[in-house]
Amino acid sequence: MNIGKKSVSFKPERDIPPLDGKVILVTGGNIGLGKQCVLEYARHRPAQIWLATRNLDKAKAAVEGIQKQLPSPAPIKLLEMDLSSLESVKKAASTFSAESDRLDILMLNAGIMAAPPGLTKDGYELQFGTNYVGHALLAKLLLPVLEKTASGPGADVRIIMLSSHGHMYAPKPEGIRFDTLKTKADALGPYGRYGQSKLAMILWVRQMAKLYPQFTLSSIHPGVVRTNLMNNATGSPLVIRILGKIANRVVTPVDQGARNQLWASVAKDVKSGEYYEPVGIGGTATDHGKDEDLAKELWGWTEKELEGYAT
Ligand SMILES: NC(=O)c1ccc[n+]([C@@H]2O[C@H](COP(=O)([O-])OP(=O)(O)OC[C@H]3O[C@@H](n4cnc5c(N)ncnc54)[C@H](O)[C@@H]3O)[C@@H](O)[C@H]2O)c1
Repeated sequence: MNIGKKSVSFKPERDIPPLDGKVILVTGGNIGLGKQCVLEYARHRPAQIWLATRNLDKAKAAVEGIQKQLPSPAPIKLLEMDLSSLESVKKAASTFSAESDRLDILMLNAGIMAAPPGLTKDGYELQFGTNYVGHALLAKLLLPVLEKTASGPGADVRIIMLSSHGHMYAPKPEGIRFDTLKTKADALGPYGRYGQSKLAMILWVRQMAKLYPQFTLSSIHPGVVRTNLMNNATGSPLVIRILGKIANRVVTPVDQGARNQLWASVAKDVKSGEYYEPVGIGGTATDHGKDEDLAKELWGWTEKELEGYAT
C-alpha cells in the first residue's frame, strides 16, 4: 500500500482542462466509477463521449441523470458492448470506428469482482475474460483510430485500465497461472481469479506502453469505493451483506474514488506504463506487477489468443 506517500491533490472541476474537440470512450459508464467519469468529462465539454454498456436501458437512464446535472446537454452516445463476448466487443469496436475518426481517452473501466466460477462466451475464465481479455481486444481493435489520433497536432492519447490493489491476490508464486485462464475449475478461488485478472491489466499496460510510446498508458487502483462492485461477489450472502454494510460506512464515495482515473486521463506527470494507487502515487504494484518478463509472456499469450481479430 501507499502508506506514508502523499496523494496528488486533484479536483476534477478545477484540474480537468477544457476537453474541446476530444473524443472519449468509457466502458461500464452507466454506473459507479465509470458513470462518475462520464459526468466529470461532460462538465468539460468534449466533442463526444461514448458510454459503452451491456445494458442500454440502464445506460439511457444513467445518461438522463447525468444530463440533469449539466447546464446544457452534453454529447453522450451509447455503445452496446458485452465484454464477456468477443463478438460483441468486435461489433462495438466497428460501430465506434465507423462513426468516429478520433479517440483521445480510452477508459477501460468496466469490471466484475469475485464472480462465481464461470466462463465467458469464448471460454475464458469469467473474470479474466471480462476484465482483461475483452478490454485487450477492444484496445487492439481501436488501435488504428488511436494511432491516427496520436499522429495529429497537439495529440495526447490516454489509455487507462482500472486495475485494483486486489492484484496482490494473484496466485503465488506464478502471478499468472496460464493453466487456469480457460477453465471453470476454480483452482484460485474468487479473489485469486479477480487478482489474476487485475494483475493482467497492470502487465498489459506496462508492455503496451513499451510498444506504443505515442500513447500515455496507466493502470490504477481507485481506492475502496462505494459502488455496486460487491453486489455480484460470491460467498456467504450474510457475510457479503455485513461486509457491504461496513464498507458503505468506511469506504470512499464515488466522486472521490473517480479522481485517480480522471487524473490518469489528463495529468501531465503520468508516467506511461505505471500503476498508480490513489491518487497519482506510482511504484506501488507488487513484484509481479513490475515483472517485465511476465508482462512480455502475457502479451504473447494475448496476441495469440486474439490473432483472429484483425485491427
Ligand atoms: N469500487 C471499488 O472499490 C474498486 C476497487 C478496485 C478496483 N475497482 C475497479 O473499478 C472498476 C469499476 O468498478 P465499480 O466499482 O464502478 O463497479 P460497478 O459494479 O459499479 O461498475 C462496474 C461496471 O462494469 C460493467 N460490466 C460488468 N460486466 C460487464 C460486461 N460483461 N460487459 C460490459 N460491462 C460490464 C457494469 O455494467 C458496470 O457498468 C472495475 O474494473 C473494478 O474492478 C473498483
